Amino acid sequence: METPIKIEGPNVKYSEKYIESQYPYHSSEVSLENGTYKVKPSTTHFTFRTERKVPKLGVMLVGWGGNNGTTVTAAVLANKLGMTWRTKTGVQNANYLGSLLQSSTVCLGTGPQGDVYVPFGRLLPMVHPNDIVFDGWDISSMDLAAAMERAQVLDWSLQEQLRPHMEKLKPRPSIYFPKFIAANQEERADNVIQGTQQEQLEQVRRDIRDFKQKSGVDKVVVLWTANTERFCDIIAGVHDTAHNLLKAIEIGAEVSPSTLFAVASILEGCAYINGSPQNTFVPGAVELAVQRRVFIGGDDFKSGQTKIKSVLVDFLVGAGLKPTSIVSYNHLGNNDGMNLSAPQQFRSKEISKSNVVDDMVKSNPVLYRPDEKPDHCVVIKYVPYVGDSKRAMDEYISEIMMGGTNTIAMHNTCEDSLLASPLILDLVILTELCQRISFCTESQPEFQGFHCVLSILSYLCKAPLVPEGTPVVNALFKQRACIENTMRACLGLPPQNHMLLEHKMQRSSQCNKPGVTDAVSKKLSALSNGHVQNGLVKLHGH
Ligand SMILES: NC(=O)c1ccc[n+]([C@@H]2O[C@H](COP(=O)([O-])OP(=O)(O)OC[C@H]3O[C@@H](n4cnc5c(N)ncnc54)[C@H](O)[C@@H]3O)[C@@H](O)[C@H]2O)c1
Ligand SMILES: O=P([O-])([O-])O[C@@H]1[C@@H](O)[C@H](O)[C@@H](O)[C@H](O)[C@@H]1O
Repeated sequence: METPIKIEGPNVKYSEKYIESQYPYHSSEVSLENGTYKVKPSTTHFTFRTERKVPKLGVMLVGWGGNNGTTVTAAVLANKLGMTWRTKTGVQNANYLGSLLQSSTVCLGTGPQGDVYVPFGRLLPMVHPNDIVFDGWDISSMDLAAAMERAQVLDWSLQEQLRPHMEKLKPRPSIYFPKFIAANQEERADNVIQGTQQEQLEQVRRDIRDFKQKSGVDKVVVLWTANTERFCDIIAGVHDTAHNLLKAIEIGAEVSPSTLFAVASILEGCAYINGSPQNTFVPGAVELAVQRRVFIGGDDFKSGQTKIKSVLVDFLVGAGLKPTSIVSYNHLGNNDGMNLSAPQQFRSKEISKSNVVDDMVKSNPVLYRPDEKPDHCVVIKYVPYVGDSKRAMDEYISEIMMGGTNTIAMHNTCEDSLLASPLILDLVILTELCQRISFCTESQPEFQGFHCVLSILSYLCKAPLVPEGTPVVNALFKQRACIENTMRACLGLPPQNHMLLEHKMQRSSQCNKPGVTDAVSKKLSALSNGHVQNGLVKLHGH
């Protein structure tokens, strides 16, 4: 049984329906006046409300029969049913490793035994992945047991246990426009909705309603984990406004399948997340989401090579070392890799993988001139033999002091789908949580929700979708801190600042306790390089 968490004090109130918190949000406004930076700190008093009732969540995956779709579905079933299976190294238990919410922790504070850490997902009432109900679409008619076998991701002994459950799951026919994905995908496409774009849109909307009605879920989140599409040319009068986009769909002007799914989801009031790099969220789709108050998020799961990049470059630049060349090569042999072997689909991925260092480079004008950035090369090759086991090889060259250079080379092998699947769970669970959070301020007393472009999801995405005119943050630990501190704010807790001032005071706070005088020598232990050094510490020269 998990230990309940209850925040004490005047900043948080628990009612039957809400957790309500008072949160002073501190920020600073900077202006350059006569060659001087003027910094003006300010505080905005927020009231946060989080609905405590966790809904039954349905998740509809576009591309359900793919490596990610089958793997995430299988993983949830295996966890829910408590499956174990034999491998050549022993017995394996189902788990959610790689999920921020299920398998990472946050520090609540300090107790008698030191810092107290709890699973991230325990901070606020959230959907548990075991309770998610899956459905979805695929252009391949293969049932999920056969598709799981085709994916070649999970151990055979686990697949055998899962088959009776997975074979009952059949992807709904989907929207398929061959020109948007690689021609090598055509042979899979035997499960396609017929009719005009408008008719296909309406069918997807019926599918969502049908799933909701038959499954009894309280709400649905739709997530694209289908193949990477080529970028869609943004045409004025077609993709630029919500009205024009809906008209364009009606008359059959070029709209991508992923955008059609986004429009269908938004019109059904369902949040829509893009796990691939294409520009699904054309301006008209964003405007429609804002008009309908529906969350959208993406783009492109940040699962492995790019995730490491958003840590390593942040470390280098933050340490005052200057990355000057970044080469990211990888090869993989799954169907994603085959689709990406086509130039237009690769280009979508190259863009999302290449922009991930921009914010970190721009953060350090000591290292880089305004127009300067590291060489950055992205290569992806399709090598069938390696299957889902993606090989990533990276080389980072940085300038260091006095003309020196530092070269970091790394090799990273992983089953790509086992890195992406936990992110799919985090994306849909975090999105659903954000749907239950509202807030107001003294100047805006009417409660409101987050902006429909859910930028808090950026930790999970290579190319974060953010509200127009707002900053794009790729540095991984800034992104993580944003999620943690937002949840802490919902509990009336201050942001994590890692200052540990209580342990850096010359006069230990214990000396202020009754009966302990300055003259008293206290036996204090100190850690030096991790070794406890016991010794008498003379206070004030005695
Ligand atoms: N680590 C990762 O696996 C990772 C990381 C980041 C992004 N991605 C992206 O996630 C997506 C899925 O990756 P994957 O490894 O599962 O790929 P996959 O090729 O195994 O699965 C994609 C599935 O989508 C189906 N599909 C294609 N077009 C469709 C359409 N219009 N409607 C419905 N289904 C359609 C295909 O039949 C296939 O079953 C890709 O775009 C990939 O680039 C994957
Ligand atoms: O690991 P990561 O860089 O975040 O993301 C992966 C890329 O490295 C890989 O090239 C691509 O095929 C996968 O779809 C995924 O995008």
